Amino acid sequence: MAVGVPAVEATGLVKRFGGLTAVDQVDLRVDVGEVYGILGPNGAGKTTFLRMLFGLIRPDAGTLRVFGRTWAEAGPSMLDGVAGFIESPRFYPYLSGRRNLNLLAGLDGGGADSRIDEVLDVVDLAGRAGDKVGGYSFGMRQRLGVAASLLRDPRLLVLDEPANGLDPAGIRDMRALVTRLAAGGLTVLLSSHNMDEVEEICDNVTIMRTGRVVYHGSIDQLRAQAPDPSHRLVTSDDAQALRLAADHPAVAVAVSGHPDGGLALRAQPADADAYVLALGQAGVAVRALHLEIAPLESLFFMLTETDPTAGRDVPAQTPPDALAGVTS
Ligand SMILES: Nc1ncnc2c1ncn2[C@@H]1O[C@H](COP(=O)(O)OP(=O)(O)OP(=O)(O)O)[C@@H](O)[C@H]1O
Repeated sequence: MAVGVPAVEATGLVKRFGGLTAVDQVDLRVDVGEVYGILGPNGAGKTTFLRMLFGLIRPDAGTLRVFGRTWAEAGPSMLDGVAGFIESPRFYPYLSGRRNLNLLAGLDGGGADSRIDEVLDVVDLAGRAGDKVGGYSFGMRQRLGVAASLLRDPRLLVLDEPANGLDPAGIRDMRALVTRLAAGGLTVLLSSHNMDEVEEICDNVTIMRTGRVVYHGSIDQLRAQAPDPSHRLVTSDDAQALRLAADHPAVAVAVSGHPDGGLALRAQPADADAYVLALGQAGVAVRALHLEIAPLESLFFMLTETDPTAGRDVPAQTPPDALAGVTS
């Protein structure tokens, strides 16, 4: 159990926009030194939470502490040691990356100017620092946004969907950057709607749906609670494959809803192996076996898919009983 003052601590946080409760009784704790993910589909309330954290909007109820201090106690100095951006960072496109950082460093003061080379290096933009930002790729602009944040030498870096809109190479670079920064001791709080991203780089996660927390816990706990992987199986004789599944209680096989037919196979890898070998021994050829939904992704959908008939005020869908750490 972590000790000490948390980087971020929210208790019973609420934000309403008219009749809509965008953040509803959210409790969350980010300890110093961790990479923490707020995960949720569109409209879950992630950005609203981060906007409250940056003091851009005020909560209607609850408490939000950053390094132990609330806005009421500390005013804007609550954000001392905090940097980051909401949605996408903005720069002057007709100026170079370096010149943009110069201007920002001038606003920040405190010797930030002397850190420009260092932060450009950290985000892998040293070689392109003299080029106009208008010619940067989206990923380069996101990385320049991180560089601008690092100029402030933060203790907490807050990133809103940092990989959003990036191509696979940009996503890889952004993930590597966050991992490097975290390894250097920086606390990172990021929002995402992508389970893969959160799984890869975060230690702990809060999953939100329509403003409410539906899961709190470590990625390891989440992995342990995820359902069996789901595969699409195509065989030379699906009817026989279905009959043989009855001898393998650890696998669940059903006719798939896939437009090209085939079977849906849900099982742990070792059980799926045993079943596939049995198919071969029975003369049923396996023509294709694809992982359709990774276990964590499947859990994410279970936790966050909205009942289309439900309004926002309906309590969160009850998650599987086995999910420790789940809140509703
Ligand atoms: N300024 C606002 N006025 C009215 N409603 C708002 C405002 N900001 C957010 N909302 C609503 O609050 C809910 C949560 O929005 P928010 O942007 O926090 O979600 P999100 O999880 O960040 O989703 P996304 O990934 O789509 O940005 C949404 O229903 C959104 O329409």
